[in-house]
Amino acid sequence: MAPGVPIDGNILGTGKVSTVNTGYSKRAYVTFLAGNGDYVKGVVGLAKGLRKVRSAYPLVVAILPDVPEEHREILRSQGCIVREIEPIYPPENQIQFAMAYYVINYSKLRIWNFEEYSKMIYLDADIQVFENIDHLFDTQDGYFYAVMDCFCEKTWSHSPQFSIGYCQQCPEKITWPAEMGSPPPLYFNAGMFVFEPSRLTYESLLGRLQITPPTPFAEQDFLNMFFQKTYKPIPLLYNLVLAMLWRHPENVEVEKVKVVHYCAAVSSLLL
Ligand SMILES: O=c1ccn([C@@H]2O[C@H](COP(=O)(O)OP(=O)(O)O)[C@@H](O)[C@H]2O)c(=O)[nH]1
Ligand SMILES: OC[C@H]1O[C@H](O[C@@H]2[C@@H](O)[C@H](O)[C@@H](O)[C@H](O)[C@@H]2O)[C@H](O)[C@@H](O)[C@H]1O
Repeated sequence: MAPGVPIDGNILGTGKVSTVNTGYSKRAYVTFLAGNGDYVKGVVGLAKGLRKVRSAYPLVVAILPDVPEEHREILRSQGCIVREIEPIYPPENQIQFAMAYYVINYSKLRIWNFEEYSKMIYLDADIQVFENIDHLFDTQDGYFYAVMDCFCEKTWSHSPQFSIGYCQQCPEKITWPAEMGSPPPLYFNAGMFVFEPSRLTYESLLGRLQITPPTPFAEQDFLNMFFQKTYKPIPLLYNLVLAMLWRHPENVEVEKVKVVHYCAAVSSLLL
């Protein structure tokens, strides 16, 4: 991360550097932080990781009001841009989320309102970046880029996929039975994605949320529904969900992995 890097390097006669916006300042990484627990350590790790791989872009942290001032200070000292957002809750429901705390993850949707940025890369706080991925900012506009998820963890035990042992990571292993209709559309993990903030999209997201019954994977399910038509899968080296190592090792080229997502439920390590 190099805040203040001259945009196009023009040195004016006065010795001042022009900072004509050629896109540099309209791009940023963004993560989400809620509560006063250990996730702040993940965000610090993310900030350090992005600096270590010499990313040219800043890290914005969208924080809920319950993040203590001490944690906000730590993030600022790491060069993060701290932005407080209001929580977003789904409509009243009796749903049982795959993890009870997933209900707060709907607040992630506020990042679509960061319209001072033209392109952002969202990263969960339990993600680490080991190689520079700035080139993803140059992906074609108009699409939603993310890595395909895996349905084999116990967290998916509520799903028809899990019940028949189907996973999009190995569709040839168990073919989707015709009597269950068409196979589920490609489904991404919402811990990392490339998107374009826009007021219009933001308002459309919030409007749609109010009429969409919540589902077990909360905002991840919702985003998959919303972006189904513009979703473009990117290689899993950009978001290696740890479970892939033991669920689909044949799909993992470890030496090529750039981003690791430490979201494994420890129990699944034992299954
Ligand atoms: O108490 C919490 C729960 C979640 N998060 C944020 O929400 C993201 C998604 O939650 P989690 O990583 O637990 O989801 P997973 O990918 O592990 O299912 C985290 O990475 C954090 O960025 C947070 O800040 N505080
Ligand atoms: O609120 C829902 C969350 O859903 C996702 O995590 C899941 C998903 O990856 C499952 O497929 C795994 O089985 C599970 O372990 C893992 O926690 C996102 O990573 C997270 O950012 C957030 O959207």
